[in-house]
Amino acid sequence: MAASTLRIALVQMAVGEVKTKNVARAVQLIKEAAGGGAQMIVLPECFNSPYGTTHFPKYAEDIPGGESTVALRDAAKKFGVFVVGGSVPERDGDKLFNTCTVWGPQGNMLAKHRKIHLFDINVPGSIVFRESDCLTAGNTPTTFDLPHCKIGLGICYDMRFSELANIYSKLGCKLLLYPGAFNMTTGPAHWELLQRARALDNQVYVGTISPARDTSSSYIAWGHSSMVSPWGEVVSTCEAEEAIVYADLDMDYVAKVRQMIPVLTQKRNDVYELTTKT
Ligand SMILES: NC(=O)CC(=O)C(=O)O
Repeated sequence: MAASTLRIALVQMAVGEVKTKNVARAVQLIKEAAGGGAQMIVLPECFNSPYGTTHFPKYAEDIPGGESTVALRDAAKKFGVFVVGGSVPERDGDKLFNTCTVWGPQGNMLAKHRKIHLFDINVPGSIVFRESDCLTAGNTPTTFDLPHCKIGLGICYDMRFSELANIYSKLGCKLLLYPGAFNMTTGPAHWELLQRARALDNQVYVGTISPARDTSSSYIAWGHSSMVSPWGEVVSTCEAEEAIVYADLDMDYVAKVRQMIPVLTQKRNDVYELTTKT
């Protein structure tokens, strides 16, 4: 494989009620994906806990130090891969966050992203959800570097905010990752559309990573973990059940798309400008 190519695995894992089983399953799937040649393995949002405000306090842990992130650290080191740990509910003092950690092959923590945009929605007759009832929002965009490229992180609802993706592209990211758990209302309507929009606007690869669908759960995840190219095409995907989605990302292709349609260098910063505050 060329040095500019990154083999990534998006792990759409089944998440149940028992935290230790969820963590063990994540480690098993990391092992399987590493065996499939993946250099970076990404887990879904809330991989150690069912998704829901009643569950978050019960499953929350300190980061680092809690059992879930220790397991990710050890798995990254044991299998010699980069691990993007979807998210877990994080406890910090009396606050809870929805947090993603990233681990390098030496077991070093490369990044920690706290979900910036909390999922507070009301679609009458379909779904009401208020993460802010129990979670606190993060305030910081998060990037980390692989030998292949810079990567920007968002969690689920963060994908709806184009400004965050624009900032990542401005910072030089060529891949954006969104562990996420859309549902049976917003999933079919918006999941792929948003992912392709973020990819096309910023001429980056965009990966989404969902838990597998569990129809017995109070919050039913849409699934369909996918990778979209900088041209806006879905290059790898799956349906709703547990799956590992592999994709070989070609960083030369990112440069090629940006050269053919150079929107990133044609921005009119004399007319408008995007800035970060943290
Ligand atoms: N669960 C989320 O954070 C977001 C989501 O389901 C949606 O935006 O739709």
